[in-house]
Amino acid sequence: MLYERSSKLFEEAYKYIPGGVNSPVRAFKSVGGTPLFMKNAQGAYLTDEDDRQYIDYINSWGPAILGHTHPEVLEAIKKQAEKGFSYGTPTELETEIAKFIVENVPNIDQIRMVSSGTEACMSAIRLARGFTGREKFIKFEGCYHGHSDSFLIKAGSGLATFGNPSSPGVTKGTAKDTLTAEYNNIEQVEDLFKHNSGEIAAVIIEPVGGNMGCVLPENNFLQKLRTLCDENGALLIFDEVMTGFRLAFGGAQELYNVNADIVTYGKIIGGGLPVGAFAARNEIMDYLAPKGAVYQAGTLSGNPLAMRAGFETLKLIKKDENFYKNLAKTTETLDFEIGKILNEKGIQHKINRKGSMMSIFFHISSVSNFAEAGNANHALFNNFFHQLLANGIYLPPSGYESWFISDAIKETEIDKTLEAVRKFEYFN
Ligand SMILES: Cc1ncc(COP(=O)(O)O)c(CN[C@@H](CN)CCC(=O)O)c1O
Repeated sequence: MLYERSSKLFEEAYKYIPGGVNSPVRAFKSVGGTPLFMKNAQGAYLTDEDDRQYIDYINSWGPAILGHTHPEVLEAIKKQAEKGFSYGTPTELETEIAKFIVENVPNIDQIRMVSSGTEACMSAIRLARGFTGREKFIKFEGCYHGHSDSFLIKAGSGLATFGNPSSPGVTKGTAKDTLTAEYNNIEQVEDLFKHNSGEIAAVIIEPVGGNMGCVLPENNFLQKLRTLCDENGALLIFDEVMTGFRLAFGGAQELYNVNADIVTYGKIIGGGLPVGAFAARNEIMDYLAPKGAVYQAGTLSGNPLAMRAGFETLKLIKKDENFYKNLAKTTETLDFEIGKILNEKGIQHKINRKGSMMSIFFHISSVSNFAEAGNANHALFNNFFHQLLANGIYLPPSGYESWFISDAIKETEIDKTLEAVRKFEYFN
């Protein structure tokens, strides 16, 4: 039976871990079926507990941009581990990686390390509130900034009303300070600023959406947000947890030539170990404890092992002047070739792509926001997911997730992926 050992392990896990997983998306609820338990990850490949190999298009949701277990990163982590795991004191290594990032990313002077993207984004909101003295902020439907209360809000009915909690346990008091707008809808953002004049601390956005599937900013949307924030005294926060060091070394700020006021990071800057970060110019970061009054802290923030994994990953990327060109080329090839096969099969679809991020939406001609992503045929995506999985191709288990292409995906892996797509049997 396919996935036999994973099925047994899932049953066991279910007894001790809520839903059998430590993060919901891994449970395959969106695509159905039993989540696969992996036991090894090397380069472009995952190996499951039934010793089946998969070409990995998740790459731990972004961190493994070099491919899994890069030998030089592995060696560096081993050496670092011999010096201890965590000191709870400042270390020179933290300054080295902070300096390296500050020198390579536009428009930031200081960076604070944390242990997850959620921590980075929630701290960025607190910092923006502390800096502006305002309480409300705008987020966009379909953008995910981690699971802190103020982000788990869905749009209220009508723009002027407040958001509603999208999860039990989030209070109405929290929800009233989170305003939501539709991605790519600048008029709604203008309205929110008009209805909440002088009260909005920040606008936070995924500069390229990755949590509603891959959705791109259109018609200079990011530049227009920059202008609106300047006109209204609000800070623009780019959540680059996914896009940071993925779309370009300077992230979406560099790629779209739009400067945010605060930028958040995660995933790649930890190289697979737990790291998040947020960064800004001195004027803003000086508000942060212990220099300023905005409190934020973390036991394992700047942890030497995680810093070493992230630093080595970033240096390896930086050293390869063709890194992003090659990644984008691989992704473009997958886009065009998969698109050709789906067209030959007569399957209407839209592939959104930027750099090494892409998503396939079925039975729809364009996807520019969360509602349109929801109108795609997700049952067909789920069918596509499972048929590819059975043929050794591991896609993100949801039509609302971006694929993450790694540098370990080469011609062989592209050919195997296209072979699996050719075998896809589509029933109308
Ligand atoms: C743009 C963006 N901002 C913040 C976060 C939260 O980061 P974490 O707290 O999961 O490290 C994320 C986390 N991304 C999801 C994948 N869509 C992580 C996977 C999961 O939740 O298990 C993100 O994509």
